[in-house]
Amino acid sequence: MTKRVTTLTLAEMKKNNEKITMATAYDYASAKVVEEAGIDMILVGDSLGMVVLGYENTLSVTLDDMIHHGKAVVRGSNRAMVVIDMPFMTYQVSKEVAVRNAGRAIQETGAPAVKLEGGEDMAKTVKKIVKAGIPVVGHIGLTPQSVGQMGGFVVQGKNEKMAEQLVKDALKLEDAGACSIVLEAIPRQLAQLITEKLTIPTIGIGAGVHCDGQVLVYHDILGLQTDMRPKFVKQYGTFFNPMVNAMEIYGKEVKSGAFPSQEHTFTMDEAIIEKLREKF
Ligand SMILES: Nc1nc(=O)c2c([nH]1)NC[C@@H]1CN(c3ccc(C(=O)N[C@@H](CCC(=O)O)C(=O)O)cc3)CN21
Ligand SMILES: CC(C)C(=O)C(=O)O
Ligand SMILES: [Mg+2]
Repeated sequence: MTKRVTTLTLAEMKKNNEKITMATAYDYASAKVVEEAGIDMILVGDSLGMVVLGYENTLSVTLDDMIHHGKAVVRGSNRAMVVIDMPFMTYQVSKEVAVRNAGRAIQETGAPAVKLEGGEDMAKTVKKIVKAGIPVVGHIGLTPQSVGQMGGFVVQGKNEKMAEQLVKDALKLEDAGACSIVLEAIPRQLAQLITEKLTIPTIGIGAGVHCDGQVLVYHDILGLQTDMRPKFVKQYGTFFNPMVNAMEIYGKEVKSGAFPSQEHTFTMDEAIIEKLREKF
């Protein structure tokens, strides 16, 4: 039994300049892959809605969806710290509702931590959830649940005003007790500044090499089917085509009768089957 990664491990890793690895997973099988690879943290991302459920954005994902998939990921993980994304409209309405829903997410999945999108505006909510005993990961920069306001999935924080706000957002989240912050799609220089100013670890996705850790979507790492391929994605495998090929050969073998051959079947005493033939 290896020791679980915890919020303390993350703080330790930042102190020791050891990079934190994180990948998303959405079910038992994908969690096993991430876990076997020794990745430190597994994010049950609400990107689930897009890469697994086929929605156009993440807004349709419900807390019940996250809990259903989160439970499967927890069953498939062992050492990695599992973080559950709070979906759209489960934490924005009030701090009370946010605490209640964060509580459901960890109580019903067995994961230790939640992640939610927003900076300064969400700091008080983060504080309340942390006060209830639940570790919270922040998420600023490109926040996909605000896709309507951002006018698409576009890089954030390029001008002085927006960049300054993002630094403030990060500091407010740290003050509120967040254990880590995801920085998504912001200039690498800004991510470096934020990472230097914070004592808690930053985890980047499209935010450059100076973050304390990195996160990518499971399907992007492996080269599985997705409708989006953000600029920041590096594919470490190209598994979609080989999967289609295997499926195609299976289909052809069934059509031709080449599958199943005897080795993939069961047999019985011929005398019994003869008796049955006579009877019917
Ligand atoms: N497969 C996948 N990977 C992700 O990282 C991801 C998702 N899906 N879905 C949820 C969010 C959405 N994300 C995205 C999606 C697209 C871009 C993207 O394509 N950005 C463009 C710029 C777009 C523009 O300028 O209009 C880019 O060049 O990176 C970025 C982040 C990140 N998340
Ligand atoms: C891309 C990461 C940070 C995320 O929030 C998700 O997968 O939902
Ligand atoms: Mg998300």
